[in-house]
Amino acid sequence: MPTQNDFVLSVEDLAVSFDGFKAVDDLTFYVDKNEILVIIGPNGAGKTTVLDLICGRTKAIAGSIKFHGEELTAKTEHEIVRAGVGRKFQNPSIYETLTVFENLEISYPRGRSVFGALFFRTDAAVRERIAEVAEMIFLEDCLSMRAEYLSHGQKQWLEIGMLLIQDPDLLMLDEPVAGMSVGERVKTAELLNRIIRDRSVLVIEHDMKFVEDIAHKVIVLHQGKIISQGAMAKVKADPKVVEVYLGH
Ligand SMILES: Nc1ncnc2c1ncn2[C@@H]1O[C@H](COP(=O)(O)OP(=O)(O)OP(=O)(O)O)[C@@H](O)[C@H]1O
Repeated sequence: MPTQNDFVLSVEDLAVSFDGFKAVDDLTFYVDKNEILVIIGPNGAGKTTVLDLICGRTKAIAGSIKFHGEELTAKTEHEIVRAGVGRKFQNPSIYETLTVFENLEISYPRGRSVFGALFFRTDAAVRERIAEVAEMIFLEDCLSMRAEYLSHGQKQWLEIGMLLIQDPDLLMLDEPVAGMSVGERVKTAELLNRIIRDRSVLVIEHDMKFVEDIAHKVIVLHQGKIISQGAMAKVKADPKVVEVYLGH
């Protein structure tokens, strides 16, 4: 019998308020292994706040967030990253003057020892992992290119690569295709499908065509609460969703 602990992520009864305003209210949802879960909803619905709560940037006032059965709400942001949760923000935070290779190398986890960090060298295992990730993010032919010369979409993929190199079990992406060309969106959908072969992905997105392409499950947030969830086809036809979001 599967239990709640079989989920990669279990969010239960989660709440946070800012100056008395409940930005997230009594929120419960689960993310399965190999699943792409997309959170949609109007501006101010609480989507970004949910990611902030999961990665420890914002502290909950109630509820629990379990990652592989382990409670995250009491952990620091660093501990949550080390536990295996990676998050990409909207604006890429790559090093523009470094090459693609160097950006990936700098993100490679160096172990906990001080010596590991100081005397880190590019050995075969690191190079192999960088090559693997570069291929996954469509940048295998750009390894020696400085990141500033990449297209907007390639920069977004590089940042995803910088998270993948740390091998997170859960990857959270905030509007990954914003500003991308149609071709880049198609490739990003392919990238997410590659990523979830070994992990789970939680995405916030406003581009409904992209959501239809990638989502296994959709959650619709409105005023900090879930108003609808399930397959995109079902959610899209839900009158409540049309009223507060899709009809606008
Ligand atoms: N640190 C904070 N302090 C005070 N209020 C906040 C804070 N973070 C978010 N809020 C408020 O909480 C509500 C939810 O914001 P949030 O950014 O999570 O919405 P969102 O669904 O991500 O919106 P968008 O689609 O515009 O990004 C908003 O009313 C916002 O102003």
